[in-house]
Amino acid sequence: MGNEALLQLEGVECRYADQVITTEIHFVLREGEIACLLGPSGCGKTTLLRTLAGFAPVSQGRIQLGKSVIAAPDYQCPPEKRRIGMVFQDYALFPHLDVRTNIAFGLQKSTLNQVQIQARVDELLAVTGLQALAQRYPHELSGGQQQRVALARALAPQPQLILLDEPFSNLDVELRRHLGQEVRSILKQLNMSAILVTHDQQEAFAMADQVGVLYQQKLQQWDTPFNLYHEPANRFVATFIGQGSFIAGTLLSHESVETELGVIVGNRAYPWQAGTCVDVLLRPDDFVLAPENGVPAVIKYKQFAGSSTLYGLRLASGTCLEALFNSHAEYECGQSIGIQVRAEHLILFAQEAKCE
Ligand SMILES: Nc1ncnc2c1ncn2[C@@H]1O[C@H](COP(=O)(O)OP(=O)(O)OP(=O)(O)O)[C@@H](O)[C@H]1O
Repeated sequence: MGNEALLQLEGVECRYADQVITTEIHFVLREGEIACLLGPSGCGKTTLLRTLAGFAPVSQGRIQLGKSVIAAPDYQCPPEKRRIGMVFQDYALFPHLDVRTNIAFGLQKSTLNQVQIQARVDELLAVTGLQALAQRYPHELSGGQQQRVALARALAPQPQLILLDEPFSNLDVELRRHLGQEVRSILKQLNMSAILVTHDQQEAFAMADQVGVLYQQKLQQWDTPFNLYHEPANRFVATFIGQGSFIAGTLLSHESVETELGVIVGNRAYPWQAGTCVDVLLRPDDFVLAPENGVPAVIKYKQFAGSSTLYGLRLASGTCLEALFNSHAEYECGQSIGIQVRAEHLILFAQEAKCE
């Protein structure tokens, strides 16, 4: 993967009339990287994507693609000159054109001659596995096949960047997973940089090298899926990404904290003094069963999930937690089990109030 910065956003703000939709957006996408924009409905993911594509203006800051500034308050490079390809949720294929002609569409105004255009289309049919379907019309294709045609069409003019706006949301869960992996592998094979908007966290985790979490107009964190999960920048990211529960604790040292589940020692140091009241984020996979010497917890509910089962637990103090255990062991609601914390990543947030 190249290390050169391809796309840089510096303090970007997007507005519709007087309403600020996103503000102070900074991030860098490197060549060959795939990023996902994730966030609650209405947080501005699509608006940001449309701004990158050139369909909406920048009211502050600037966007740089390669060495050129493509958008700033006083300048907007037209969408067709940006070398950015777009793939939409509804595929947006031309119904009266077959697959081959759909893919070739964006090449008609290029400097390529007909032989070169057909060679480029052949290359894309091969890379997307669509050779056998080249003569079909969109209505003769499944949703997944149509989305691959849309991707091939966006890739045909050799853009520098591909934007995908919820590309799999019309597909069923199984196909989404499968196509997500397939699209990732096509993009990686071509060393193509891409930004994808999705609602689906699992999809973002599976597809992206970097994930940007948007909330309350701002980019809360731009990081790898691993870091978002294990090193969330703030409480919002901690609760939005993955599952987890907070329990109260008191710092014993920069990297250990005393809680009702015992002393938890992590792998990073926090700057606060011993005695500081903190909230400890515990993921469901941070717990282990400890029948002999664990802290007693009563099972309030359970959700079977195939290889594992998620248990809703209540401690004697009333604290509620969620823990994930291998589904080979089966426990019933109302039963008391012993648990311990086994977490390498200690995620703490300072409490505002002093604890007793
Ligand atoms: N053309 C428009 N004119 C005015 N406001 C708009 C326009 N398009 C979107 N908005 C508003 O901008 C905000 C962000 O919308 P946007 O579609 O970017 O969010 P999103 O994060 O993509 O949402 P979702 O996940 O539901 O698709 C919303 O409050 C929306 O109502």
